[in-house]
Amino acid sequence: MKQYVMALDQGTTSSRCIIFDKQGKMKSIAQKEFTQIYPKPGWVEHDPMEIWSSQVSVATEAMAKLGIRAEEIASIGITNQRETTIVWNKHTGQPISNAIVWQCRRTSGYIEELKKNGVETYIKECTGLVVDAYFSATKVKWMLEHVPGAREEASKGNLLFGTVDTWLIWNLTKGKTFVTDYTNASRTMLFDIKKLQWDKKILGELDIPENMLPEVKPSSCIYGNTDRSIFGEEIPISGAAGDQQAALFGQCCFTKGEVKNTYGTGCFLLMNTGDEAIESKHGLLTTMAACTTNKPEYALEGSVFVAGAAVQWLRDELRLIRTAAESEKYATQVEDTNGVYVVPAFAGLGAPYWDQYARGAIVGITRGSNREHIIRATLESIAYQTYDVLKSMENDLGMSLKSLKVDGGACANRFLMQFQADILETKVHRPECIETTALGAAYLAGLAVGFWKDKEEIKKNWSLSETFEPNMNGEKRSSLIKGWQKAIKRSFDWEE
Ligand SMILES: Nc1ncnc2c1ncn2[C@@H]1O[C@H](COP(=O)(O)OP(=O)(O)O)[C@@H](O)[C@H]1O
Ligand SMILES: O=P(O)(O)OC[C@H](O)CO
Repeated sequence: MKQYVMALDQGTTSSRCIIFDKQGKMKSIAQKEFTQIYPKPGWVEHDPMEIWSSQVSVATEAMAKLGIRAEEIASIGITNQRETTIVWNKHTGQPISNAIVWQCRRTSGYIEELKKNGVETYIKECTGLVVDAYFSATKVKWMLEHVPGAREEASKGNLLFGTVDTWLIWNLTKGKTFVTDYTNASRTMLFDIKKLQWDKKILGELDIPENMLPEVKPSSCIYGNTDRSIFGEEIPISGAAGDQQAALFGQCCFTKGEVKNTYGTGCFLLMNTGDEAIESKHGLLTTMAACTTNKPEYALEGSVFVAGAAVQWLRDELRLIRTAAESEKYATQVEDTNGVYVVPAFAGLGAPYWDQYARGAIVGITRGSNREHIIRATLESIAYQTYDVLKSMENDLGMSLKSLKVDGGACANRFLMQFQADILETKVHRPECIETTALGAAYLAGLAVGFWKDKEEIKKNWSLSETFEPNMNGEKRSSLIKGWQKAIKRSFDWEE
């Protein structure tokens, strides 16, 4: 009897493998950080081979820690940093260059061209996305135009493009399976989210050959089996979803109106909107939710580019803290930020502002500003950015949200969660398992092979760890938010 499902969670800064049992309990975890490559200001790359090798090594390690063999694993679910773009040669399996990461701003110029060419409205209606360098489309074009010989190889049909899920599945199956799922496809800016097909007009506009693109399938179905040489036995790969959609699923937000916010490298607020692709009037994205059938499901998303990454910046660049967890200790040593605001617009601003040229700012500094104030202001900026996207969502829907489910690494920070509840004036629910992204991928994989019967069975596994109740005086709250709104404007349109 197979007792486990394995989730491969390929994030922006680390590759993780978590093995879950039927109750959704983590039985084993292994994690490995990998190299972040910054060739120029605003550029971010990963080595696809390191993504692949780190992912296999954590999977093997997690199995060894639990003392299990491949035969005991019912299936594998893949979840991944989205939009990050890999192009490789289908005969040799060699990537033609480093992966261009979702945070990379190098293709901002192409975005200006698309806007000039008057296709912005068409792209938004077709893909649900705001036209931005964040998504894969212009990254593929960049590779075809800048990697020597790439255009010619592509026209001969020798190149494949994939997001990280596709790259991992292709390697796990030794080149037998070239697929992606709806959620990842919906982040490329090449996929028509209503017709569920690659869009020929956008492909033509960007001069991307359609034969480079993978087949698109639901997020829960058997894609193929791992090659025997990898884990000693074949294991079905039966779940795949972008990490934010996987987290929505892992939080059991199965019905229309349910919302979660994931605090990882960035911060991503998603609401399940059921079978309705709601078009935002307030700077949010329409994206696909993980679905278990051919019937599409949608979500509204507020994407904040820098959240936990700002805490890493405090640690690695400013060297104000030694560990991310220490940020909580320092933040609570002062009563407030003494008027300091940090705006972590390191990679421009995502929702709801979509300013490719915004850059980070620290404002309100006086002679009395100290380390604790800056640390606290950095944590608070995560909550303010979430406030901005949540207000946009409420404005789109004409209703106010009563509570928010949270997950991701930075939601371990109790100061941040309390401040979040205070600023939103909303209850914040943190579940027992904050590794919801991996859990969602495991659920998608397990459902496809009958490890779990249905969503009702899965829902019983969700359990609450803590609720943070709003507890801030309204006047103080309004004045803090007003200060944030002033601060963020100072970061706009900085880079020429
Ligand atoms: N206690 C903490 N307080 C604040 N931030 C934290 C804390 N623990 C982790 N983080 C931040 O959370 C992020 C890691 O979360 P994770 O969900 O693993 O992200 P990802 O999947 O994007 O790699 C890092 O950016 C880290 O700085
Ligand atoms: O790696 P994460 O968890 O920060 O997620 C990155 C997002 O998928 C980018 O869209």
